[in-house]
Amino acid sequence: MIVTIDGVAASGKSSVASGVASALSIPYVSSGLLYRAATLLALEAGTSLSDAPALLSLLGAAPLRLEPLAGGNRIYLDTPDCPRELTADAHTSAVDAGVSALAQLPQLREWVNARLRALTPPFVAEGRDMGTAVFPQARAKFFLVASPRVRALRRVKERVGDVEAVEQALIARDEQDQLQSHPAADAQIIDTSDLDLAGVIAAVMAGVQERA
Ligand SMILES: Nc1ncnc2c1ncn2[C@@H]1O[C@H](COP(=O)(O)OP(=O)(O)OP(=O)(O)O)[C@@H](O)[C@H]1O
Ligand SMILES: Nc1ccn([C@H]2C[C@H](O)[C@@H](COP(=O)(O)O)O2)c(=O)n1
Repeated sequence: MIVTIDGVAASGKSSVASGVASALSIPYVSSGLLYRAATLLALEAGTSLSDAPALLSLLGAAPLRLEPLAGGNRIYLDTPDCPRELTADAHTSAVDAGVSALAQLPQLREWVNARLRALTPPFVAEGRDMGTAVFPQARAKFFLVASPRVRALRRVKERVGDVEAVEQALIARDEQDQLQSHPAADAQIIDTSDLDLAGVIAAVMAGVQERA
């Protein structure tokens, strides 16, 4: 079984996917974390975020390991002499600002998608295009939305920042990501603006049960 949870930036995908995965006792996979880790390594190496051959060469030499833990995905760079967890560094405003450029490259999307399709079900997969491009065969598909202001207010609770600036950054990222961020025809769209996290998880679980 594969459940997909897609949605716009900071709509609650990771938190909801984690809750649903825990309720189903299966792992969840954050596709965004792979894009973020690739962006982080590129920024640190000074590699252009629009140079696909250089990026693939960089990633080909990087022993990345994604741990799809139900409580929260973690990603590691298993360099023999200096293993390192990248998860926190992959969730900074610098990576936020650059990741959409990298994610627009078809070769990088295929690099991510190949890693995702190599996983063995059951799992919950969250991102932008899990229910459309990556796992169109998924049994249950969901697409989360929320107003930019609500998303910004939630984001500044976890990362200090100015709500106005965060809201504008989210709107900009939505526009940059829109090519791959649209609900599958058979996805249930959930507006989380007026729902707490438990309420969204319950709505997804109800949808999963309906499709069981
Ligand atoms: N329905 C909700 N009510 C209140 N807070 C929420 C809700 N959903 C998520 N949050 C909180 O909003 C913040 C962003 O959620 P989360 O990181 O899961 O979003 P995301 O879509 O995965 O973000 P990104 O696109 O940046 O990966 C987190 O602090 C999370 O706990
Ligand atoms: N399936 C995906 C997942 C993510 N992206 C891009 C778009 C986002 O700006 C960025 C980070 O994702 P997030 O951690 O915010 O969910 O990666 C994508 O294009 N496709």
